[in-house]
Amino acid sequence: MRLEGLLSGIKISKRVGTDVSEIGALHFDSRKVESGDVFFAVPGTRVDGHDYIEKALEKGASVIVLERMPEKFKDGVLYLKVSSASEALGKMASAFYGNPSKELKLVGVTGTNGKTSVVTLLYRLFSEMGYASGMLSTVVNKIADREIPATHTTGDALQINRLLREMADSGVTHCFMEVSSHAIEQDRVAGLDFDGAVFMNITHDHLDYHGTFRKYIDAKKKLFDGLPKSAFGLVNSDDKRGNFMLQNCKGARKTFAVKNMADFKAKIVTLAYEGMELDIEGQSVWFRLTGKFNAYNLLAVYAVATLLGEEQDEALRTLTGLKAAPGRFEAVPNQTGITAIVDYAHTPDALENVLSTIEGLRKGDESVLTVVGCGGDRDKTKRPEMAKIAVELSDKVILTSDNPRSEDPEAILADMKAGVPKGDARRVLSITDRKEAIRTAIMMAKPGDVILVAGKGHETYQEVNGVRYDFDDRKVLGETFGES
Ligand SMILES: CC(=O)N[C@H]1[C@@H](OP(=O)(O)OP(=O)(O)OC[C@H]2O[C@@H](n3ccc(=O)[nH]c3=O)[C@H](O)[C@@H]2O)O[C@H](CO)[C@@H](O)[C@@H]1O[C@H](C)C(=O)N[C@@H](C)C(=O)N[C@H](CCC(=O)O)C(=O)O
Ligand SMILES: Nc1ncnc2c1ncn2[C@@H]1O[C@H](COP(=O)(O)OP(=O)(O)OP(=O)(O)O)[C@@H](O)[C@H]1O
Ligand SMILES: N[C@H](CCC[C@H](N)C(=O)O)C(=O)O
Ligand SMILES: [Mg+2]
Repeated sequence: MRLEGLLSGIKISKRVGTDVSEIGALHFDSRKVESGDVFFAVPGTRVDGHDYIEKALEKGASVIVLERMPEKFKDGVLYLKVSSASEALGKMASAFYGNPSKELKLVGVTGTNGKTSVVTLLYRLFSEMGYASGMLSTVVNKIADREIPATHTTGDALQINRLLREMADSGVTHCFMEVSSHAIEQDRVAGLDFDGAVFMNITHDHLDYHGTFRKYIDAKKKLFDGLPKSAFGLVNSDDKRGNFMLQNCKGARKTFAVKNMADFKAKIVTLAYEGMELDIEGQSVWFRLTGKFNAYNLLAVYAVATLLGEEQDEALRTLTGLKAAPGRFEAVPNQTGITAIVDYAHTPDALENVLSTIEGLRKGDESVLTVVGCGGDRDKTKRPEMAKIAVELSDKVILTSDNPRSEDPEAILADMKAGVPKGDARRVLSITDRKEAIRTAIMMAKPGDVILVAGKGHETYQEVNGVRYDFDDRKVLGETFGES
């Protein structure tokens, strides 16, 4: 591959060393470099890629893209100084793979909650409508019917572009991708040519990474600031920050809402566990998803289909047949008369939404039992908030482990317990072992009651000290029901 072809649009402030015309691959991890490759020195959260330039050179890198020039230069190597190595990586990764995002319709979805739900619905909708579609999501990546395991909500720039290239080459015409705030901040999406971007909401999460809520909001806004004129920016105008996201958007500015004025409007007519009836632009339609949060998700999907030029009636008709993404308000069938729901709520807002939905579906004196934990090595400040919400909106709560990662599970539980109001402590149990916690909830429940197991949704593992053990809330519930 010719190096010069990858440099258009990259502002190089200093160029030192030997000119290189041909390069091998691009890498931001020195351990993967081979002879003739380009190494990007990216400052990270744990270490600084500049400290690995020597290692990359030992492995044969012939071009180094960096933010600070070294004191010594190696012969035969080209050093390119840029203001942001991660941004250069994003753009050069796109160019390296022949700008695949220009060859298909690409829509990015951001927001604290609802990204997986929306991209999964979009992928399924467009597939059902006859398009070869692709999806990049937390749960799985899809190239038409082929599944590729997902490691992140949004992969790194090289991974994204490699997958988009495979999509374009295999005839995929539409791709729907989740865009996490980490990905925007780290420029993983810097070189992509979006046809549209969607903002769902922004609530408390990831303050460990962004530092302040303001910085978290600004990170999300960058996605809309970078849209080209030909794209659309679609935002939830019921969210306080919805319109702010569009402030500097050069594309078509579009809104959706349940409460406020918007270009796309929906109203909830009836709610049930099995689904809900929505009034969308004067048409009453029954969907297989439930809860107000899903009204936003369905409306966003309908709006995207419309903005991409699809026939509205056909889109609505097809949407009515679709199911939710795995682990999102997923009922676990059983013979006991207990309603068991697994949901990926891992933020205070998501937990509140799911529990309010259950509250709204309550018929009489049935109890709501919530089993919930919080992940280790993630935002600690959401822990007491999540416990408080669980206690406020449930009759009984069992606090348990999620993915402790490198943290002591007891310490995570202690952080959660700090949010339980004193007078409510007797309604709260603490059982560190998640399996035991789920079993206890089933033992405590009587027919008619509702058990919500929150936090892990589709996950099929529990991560403890770097090891992922098999664990699936849905399986544990199903097996325990089978024993009783
Ligand atoms: C906090 C975070 O986002 N970290 C991501 C980041 O790594 P980092 O900044 O910690 O990297 P680092 O370890 O400090 O290293 C800095 C640089 O030195 C390089 N290096 C390092 C060691 C070495 O020997 N040689 C070398 O070249 C690294 O490759 C890197 O380029 O860049 C890496 C490469 O893209 C990511 O894999 C990594 O994701 C970690 C594993 C992670 O857990 N990320 C989570 C928090 C995340 O991204 N989550 C969001 C979803 C959030 C949501 O729910 O919305 C996601 O999109 O998945
Ligand atoms: N539009 C929404 N608004 C608020 N909460 C939602 C919405 N959609 C889903 N939720 C809740 O948030 C949880 C996570 O939803 P989803 O997986 O779609 O979000 P996500 O943004 O992809 O999350 P992640 O950041 O982990 O990728 C769901 O299980 C549900 O409890
Ligand atoms: N994408 C989310 C996943 C959280 C899922 C939850 N089960 C946990 O482990 O905290 C994050 O990186 O914060
Ligand atoms: Mg997701």
